[in-house]
Amino acid sequence: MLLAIDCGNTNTVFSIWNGTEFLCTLRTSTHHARTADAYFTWYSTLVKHYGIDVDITDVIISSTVPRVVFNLRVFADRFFGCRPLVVGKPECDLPVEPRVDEGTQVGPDRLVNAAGAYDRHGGDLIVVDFGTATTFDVVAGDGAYIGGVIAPGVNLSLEALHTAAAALPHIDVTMPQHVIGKNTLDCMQSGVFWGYIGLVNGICERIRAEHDAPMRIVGTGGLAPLFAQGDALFDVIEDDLTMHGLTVIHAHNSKG
Ligand SMILES: Nc1ncnc2c1ncn2[C@@H]1O[C@H](COP(=O)(O)OP(=O)(O)OP(=O)(O)O)[C@@H](O)[C@H]1O
Ligand SMILES: CC(C)(CO)[C@@H](O)C(=O)NCCC(=O)O
Ligand SMILES: [K+]
Repeated sequence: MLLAIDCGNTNTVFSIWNGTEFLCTLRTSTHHARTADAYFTWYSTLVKHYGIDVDITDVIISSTVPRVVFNLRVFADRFFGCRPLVVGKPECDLPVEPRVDEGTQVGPDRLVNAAGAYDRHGGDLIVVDFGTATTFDVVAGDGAYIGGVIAPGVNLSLEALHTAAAALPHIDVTMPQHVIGKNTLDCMQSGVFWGYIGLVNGICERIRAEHDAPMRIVGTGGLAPLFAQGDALFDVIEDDLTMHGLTVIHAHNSKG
């Protein structure tokens, strides 16, 4: 069985793949100081809680935080006796090479999203991922990651308002009933909610104008369903896209 690890700047997600389906998905906050032993204590407690019969033979890691990779490597080695495949390292082959500026370090999560979305939908795609950042990953007709857009994440924008303006509270994003807010909370929610709807629509429209073929849009990340309530932003929403991409890259590297 494969343990797929997606380490973002805010959260780290572990999923166990038995070759057919994900048996479970575990989420923790990302901390570079977490040791291999701490990962295992957390992991084994939850696996036991869910009563899953697991036999991990392989580990694949995508990490947007370089510092956590060391402890995750030790975790894989010590507890599963395996050398993990780390997306973005030379020994990890991608199904299709990215076409970006020489020397550019593309976030591994974006490469993984591109591989997962291409496997499910074929080429000419825009993947919109609402994580710590809101990213747009453009997938060419042949499946290559060919670039995209990095915008501030929704929760980051809300946090920035709260941090910079003394009278603005900390709030969570929801879909407001109206655009014109009658109180501070509604005004902030409107700015962020309708602001991101405009951002996603505007950027996708411009990407489409720059691309040479019709494109479909795949939404992913925790907040994608919320924003889809406000407008028909996506052709499809997939909450497991990054995890699926990790299984695709693992399978590609296991061939032959
Ligand atoms: N209605 C909601 N309001 C606020 N937050 C939400 C809502 N629905 C989901 N979320 C948040 O979305 C997040 C899940 O998003 P996702 O895993 O895509 O990104 P992340 O973990 O925040 O970012 P990264 O992957 O960069 O670490 C969770 O932190 C969850 O709390
Ligand atoms: C943009 C984020 C933070 C999104 O998780 C991550 O993909 C990243 O750190 N990227 C590095 C730069 C790039 O992707 O071009
Ligand atoms: K993510």
